[in-house]
Amino acid sequence: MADNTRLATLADLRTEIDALDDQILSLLNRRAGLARQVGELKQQTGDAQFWRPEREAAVLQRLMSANQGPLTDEAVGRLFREVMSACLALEKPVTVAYLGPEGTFTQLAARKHFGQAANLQPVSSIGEVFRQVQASQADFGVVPVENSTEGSVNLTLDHLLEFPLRIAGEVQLRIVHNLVSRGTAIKDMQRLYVHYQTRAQCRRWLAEHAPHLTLIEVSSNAEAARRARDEEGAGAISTTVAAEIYGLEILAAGIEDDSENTTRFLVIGQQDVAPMGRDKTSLVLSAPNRPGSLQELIQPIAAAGISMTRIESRPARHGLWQYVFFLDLEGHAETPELQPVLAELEKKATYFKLLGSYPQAVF
Ligand SMILES: O=C(O)C(=O)C[C@]1(C(=O)O)C=C[C@@H](O)C=C1
Repeated sequence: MADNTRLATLADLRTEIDALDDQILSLLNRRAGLARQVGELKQQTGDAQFWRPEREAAVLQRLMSANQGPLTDEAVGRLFREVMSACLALEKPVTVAYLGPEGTFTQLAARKHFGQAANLQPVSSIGEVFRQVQASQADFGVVPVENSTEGSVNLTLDHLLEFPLRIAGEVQLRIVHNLVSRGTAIKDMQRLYVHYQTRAQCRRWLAEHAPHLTLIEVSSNAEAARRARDEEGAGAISTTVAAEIYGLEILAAGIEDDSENTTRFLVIGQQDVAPMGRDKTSLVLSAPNRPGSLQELIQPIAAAGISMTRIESRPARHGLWQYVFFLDLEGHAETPELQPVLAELEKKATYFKLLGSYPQAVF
């Protein structure tokens, strides 16, 4: 123990830290041993679901609520996410396909949700993420679904409709955009590579600071960085991680118009997720094509006191002016509150598809 009657020296404090680290190490390994036993038990009982998002969310939520500081709740969340990621790797390593290349926000979201021990696989399109998960080439996939400034990622919605997969989780990520180049100042640039969603999120900044640049749209923020590395007179808007990967300089940081700019990502898989108490349910439905029918169709949701956190329409792709509606509801499909409401929606809708129930993002 450091002596409180005098100011502790650096050496004293470090000795104390070393002693605590020994204890933490021993506890972590005891925990890992138990997780390994859990893995063996699952194997013996033929339970193929090693990754348990509902359990991980419950563990994080409990510890973050119990946290007394000085660590922030988010720091506690991140640390324990890594602990569980390493423990899960002892049971069975998971493979996660994400919208690449390396350095995209989707990669950051996948890491935030699955931790460092997961095996992340970059793929070239949102459709390819869905295909790999369906073909069991990846256990799970991570795709962007909506941005707080720009709205829905329509391709993801269309694939959710098309593929027989389940949503197994959501990840929220603060999106920070940077203007990067291999050293070229903004005034000396001619071209700027930018992803179309990013362009929309930085519209005001671009109009003010870079009106002379020709904007060239590319398929991802990381691809933008790659092009800026390879071409003279070019710049890009990109993530800090991609700037690092491609050896670029950050000329202006945080250029997004909205300082709260956040993207929501979905985890897709083949498994149903059990309830944990703070869940969300996503579904798609169609209403008969007559006035007031949607309002009538979704009326049981409000009547049951269930909160609808999102409604988004997309063309149904068959029939002129026919729409499907994507709904997010609070609660889990297997609970007595939601079950009868979903049954009623399914009965009345001209089309109904449950996309999955999953834990709400914890941090
Ligand atoms: O509780 C389980 O089912 C475990 O496998 C253990 C554990 C953990 O480390 O706490 C590990 C991985 C799962 O995703 C959830 C939790």
